[in-house]
Amino acid sequence: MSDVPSAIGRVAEPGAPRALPVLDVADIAKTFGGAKALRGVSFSVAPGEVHGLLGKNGSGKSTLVKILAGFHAPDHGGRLAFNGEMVDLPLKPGDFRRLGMSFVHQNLGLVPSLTVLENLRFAHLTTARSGYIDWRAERAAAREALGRFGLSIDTAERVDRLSPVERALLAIVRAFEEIRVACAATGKPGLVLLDEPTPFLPREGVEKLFGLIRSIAATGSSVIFISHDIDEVMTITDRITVLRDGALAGALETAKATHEEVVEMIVGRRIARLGTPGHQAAVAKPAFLRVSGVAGGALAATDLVVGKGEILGVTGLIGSGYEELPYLIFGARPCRAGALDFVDGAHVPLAAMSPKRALDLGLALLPGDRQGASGVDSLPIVDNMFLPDVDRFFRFGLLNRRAMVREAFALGTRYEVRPNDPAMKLSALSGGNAQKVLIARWMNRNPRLLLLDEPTQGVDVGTRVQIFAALRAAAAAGMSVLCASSDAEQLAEICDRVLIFARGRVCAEITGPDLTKDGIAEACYASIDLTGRTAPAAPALAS
Ligand SMILES: Nc1ncnc2c1ncn2[C@@H]1O[C@H](COP(=O)(O)OP(=O)(O)OP(=O)(O)O)[C@@H](O)[C@H]1O
Repeated sequence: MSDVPSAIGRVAEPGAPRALPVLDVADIAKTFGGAKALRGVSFSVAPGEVHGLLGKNGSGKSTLVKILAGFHAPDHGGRLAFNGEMVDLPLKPGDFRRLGMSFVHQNLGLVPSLTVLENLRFAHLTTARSGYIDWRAERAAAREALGRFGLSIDTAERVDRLSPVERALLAIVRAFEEIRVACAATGKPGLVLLDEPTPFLPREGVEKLFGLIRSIAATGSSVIFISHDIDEVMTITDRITVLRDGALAGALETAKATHEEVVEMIVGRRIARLGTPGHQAAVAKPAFLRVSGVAGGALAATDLVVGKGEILGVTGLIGSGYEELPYLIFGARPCRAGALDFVDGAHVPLAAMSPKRALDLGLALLPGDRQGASGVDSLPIVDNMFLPDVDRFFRFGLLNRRAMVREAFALGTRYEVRPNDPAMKLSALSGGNAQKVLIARWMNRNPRLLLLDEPTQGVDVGTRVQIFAALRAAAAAGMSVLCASSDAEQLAEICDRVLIFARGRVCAEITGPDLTKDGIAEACYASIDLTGRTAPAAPALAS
């Protein structure tokens, strides 16, 4: 690369790109009300570079992305150059497309009521000069785009009928396609911004995504990758920029940095990883709940036992059925067969299970789909925290709102919700802080069994440790936990035992010294033999 200074004339920081940057921003600031979300951030992205943008929940990453998308106007004084061209701020809606930027936002930005085809070709269809649409050609183009990335989603399917994984992959393919088309038109590199694209993706989906990212970078276009998964960031990025409290905390060349250095730059202090729990002791815990013959969705007649005070992990490859288990047990999705037997003698056929019954039995469910099924974006934090047990705050027919707010503030302090303002709408919180509110809601009810689906998606590395510690403390006090997750590191850190699923059944059980991130990942892959068939199911679990 030639030694070309940054387009806006700043002195390049050590390790900064020497070729003309694709993106070069300086002094970007943003204030919401009185609160500063960004405080004069500057950084640049080289052509063909995969650039990690990291920081704790609420550090300003999404705000920066939304400024580049023209969604937020920055405060006065910031500068932006794209491929050497100075661009006026604020960007106008749609400017990003002309420049050659595309985005995958945390909420994916798809229109649920439209089809895969309409979502994929949205930009093309809405900007086409002619009023005539050749649907046959559009279908062919959409199939070709999906096929280029090895996907075979039905183009006529409505997006709200796709699985979360398919939705995430569709949004990512759309962003990559937009760049491909824009670059062909301008002859210049483009930029794809991926704002936490991986929480919904199981391991093989992440590997597919990394393949796509590498192929885009190989054409000279650049990628900004935002994630809380440090291992993923270390795997896929060339350089890393870290934000802390809206300001630049530092920049690193990935190949020269260690995991610990990156974490320290994010958090601002050294934090120790949690050790593995006492696996041997945990296996001996007495049974709290026996699940027999649960069948529904991709799950086929599965038996398992959850111990009292046990944290049981369930995982597997895409479509193996483990991800359905929390919803089936909670009565949130229809079951074909199966029953629950509790330690106190209660017997509940799953066909008769409903969320109301589950709550009465002392169960709680934290769904993975934060925006769709878990929280209500338009309601304040306080209401989101106490939606399931608002009755508790009624006295003589009157709602004691002041007590609710007081308790919400105390919970927000315990779970480090930032900003800790119970009156603030959930939608104004960063993604990770919204997840903390929802975790606080269910932990605060002190359930007998807490069912979790990807509990720490979007949660930063420091808070993750706190949530794990809170889960362990609750389990030590007798709460049972069933955690469905594709995050092997998370399972290894918190679980006493992990069940691996394949083709709708339990095919392996991991405990003791094998309960490591690599051990879990290997067991997932070992569940498929070389002919692509899944391994036979393991014998029934002992209680
Ligand atoms: N529309 C808004 N109104 C008020 N405050 C906002 C709004 N959007 C963001 N903020 C605030 O700006 C700060 C930065 O939020 P941002 O979403 O950029 O964080 P983030 O780094 O992307 O976090 P996360 O990792 O949790 O997604 C937070 O304090 C957030 O509450």
